[in-house]
Amino acid sequence: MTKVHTSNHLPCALSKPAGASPGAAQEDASNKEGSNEGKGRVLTASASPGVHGRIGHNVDNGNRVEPWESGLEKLKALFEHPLYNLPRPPISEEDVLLKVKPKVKAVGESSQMWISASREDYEGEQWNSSSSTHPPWLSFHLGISRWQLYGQRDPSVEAVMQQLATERIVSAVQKPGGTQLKLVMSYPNYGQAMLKPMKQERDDETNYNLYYFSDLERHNAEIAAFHLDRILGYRRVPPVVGRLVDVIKEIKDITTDRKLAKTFFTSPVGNVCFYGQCSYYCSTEHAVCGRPKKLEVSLAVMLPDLSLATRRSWRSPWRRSYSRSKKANWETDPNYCSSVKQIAPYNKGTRLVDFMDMVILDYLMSNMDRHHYETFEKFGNNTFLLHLDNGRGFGRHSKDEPSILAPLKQCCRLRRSTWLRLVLLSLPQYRLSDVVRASLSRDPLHKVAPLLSELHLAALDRRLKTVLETVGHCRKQRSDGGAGGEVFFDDMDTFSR
Ligand SMILES: Nc1ncnc2c1ncn2[C@@H]1O[C@H](COP(=O)(O)OP(=O)(O)OP(=O)(O)O)[C@@H](O)[C@H]1O
Ligand SMILES: [Mn+2]
Repeated sequence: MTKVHTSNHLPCALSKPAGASPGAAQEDASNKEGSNEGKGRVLTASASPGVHGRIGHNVDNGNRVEPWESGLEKLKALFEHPLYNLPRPPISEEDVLLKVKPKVKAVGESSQMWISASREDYEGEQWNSSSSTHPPWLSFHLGISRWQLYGQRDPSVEAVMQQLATERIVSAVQKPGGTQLKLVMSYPNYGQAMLKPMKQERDDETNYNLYYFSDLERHNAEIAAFHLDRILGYRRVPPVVGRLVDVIKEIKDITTDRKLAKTFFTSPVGNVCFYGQCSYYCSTEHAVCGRPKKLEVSLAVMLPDLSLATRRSWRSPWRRSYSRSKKANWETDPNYCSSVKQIAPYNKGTRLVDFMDMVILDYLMSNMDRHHYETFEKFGNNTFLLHLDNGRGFGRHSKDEPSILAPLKQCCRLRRSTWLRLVLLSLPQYRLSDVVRASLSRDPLHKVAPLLSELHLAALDRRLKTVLETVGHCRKQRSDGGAGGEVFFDDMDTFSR
């Protein structure tokens, strides 16, 4: 019994409940699906059911273990896999977005000031020179590099999410720009988050007669996209967390935004609603309502202010027409990709394969709204793509949208490391739906209801299969002598870029 408590066995016992369950058949299945590493541990865990908190408690009571609980072990194994811990190029000063510079003016002070790579600085905000005194959002900003928004094991990610989910909100104002209502929330330590409210029931499928550009954004899509992006090994979505906010205490009472404050009202059934000001869907008919005051929202960590880190917005070459009647060139020209490949920045470096990574993310969640993407200007063309604005994903689970995969089909080009991770996620021991379900179970809103229904999770596995088949066709085509060069972009031999 005491042995089970050693750190070696703890992770297993925490997240491998099937092995501890009374059903032998279930235990077998779990072993088959488990990694080699996990197999030995299952027995140890089963020797002492009930010693490890919640899961043990479930087993003791003979309750069925929730599927998301058993997925946590898979998720852990996935993130420990070498494909999620590829060596990175050494990080030089040019590869870091922001850095700390000792404060020059003050004499005898040990405080430091945040400055960007450019000459601007955070308006006089100061922190102690020790990084342990940095608020989590600042540590997160500091960790942004040329290659990714955060490291696989960066503790500031969990810390900043925890903060956004639990700390007091001191201000809420509307974020100007964009088409739908968004708020910028501020926290006592100067942290900020972008809020998107729940506008429809989580399981409402997007109406078939709606065009992609008319769909309402989904707060759970923003949350799920962050988890999915991290599970795909990209780390290009800013951390997003769910929260139940009190629309009176945490928005209306504290907002300094008069225009926003004016739009609050009580609905006929007594719920508190507001609609704000924006170019679409900001009217009484499209109000966002609490129950009666509690509203589900997504909170995305704000990226560094544009004055510190400018971003460049790129129009997607495979942008949709945003018209009911017009078709875009890529929909009619079979050689569209060859022309894109000749144009900067798609003609060099990793831009084309980074774009394909984004296409796969979008196909999996069925996001048709990726009209633009952004990069940090400091890093020029040689950098990752930010996957912002994922609110139009996860609208339909019963239908897949093949046109989202058009770039991959037309170009037949993909990072080898991405391919290998996708294969991994198609295996039972790392099954995409299982790890996404488990990952989402950690979000605070999971206790209200699962953030993605089982139908959406099943769609992920189905779509992953289609992605793998598409790449399979590409490989076959090329091996049959088709033109176009290698399918895989080799990022495994050297450093993972
Ligand atoms: N986490 C973030 N931190 C800072 N800025 C962000 C963040 N997420 C998004 N933005 C910026 O805010 C803008 C609007 O956000 P978003 O695209 O999600 O809203 P939207 O209403 O869907 O806009 P649009 O209708 O133009 O697509 C984005 O173009 C982006 O530049
Ligand atoms: Mn949008």
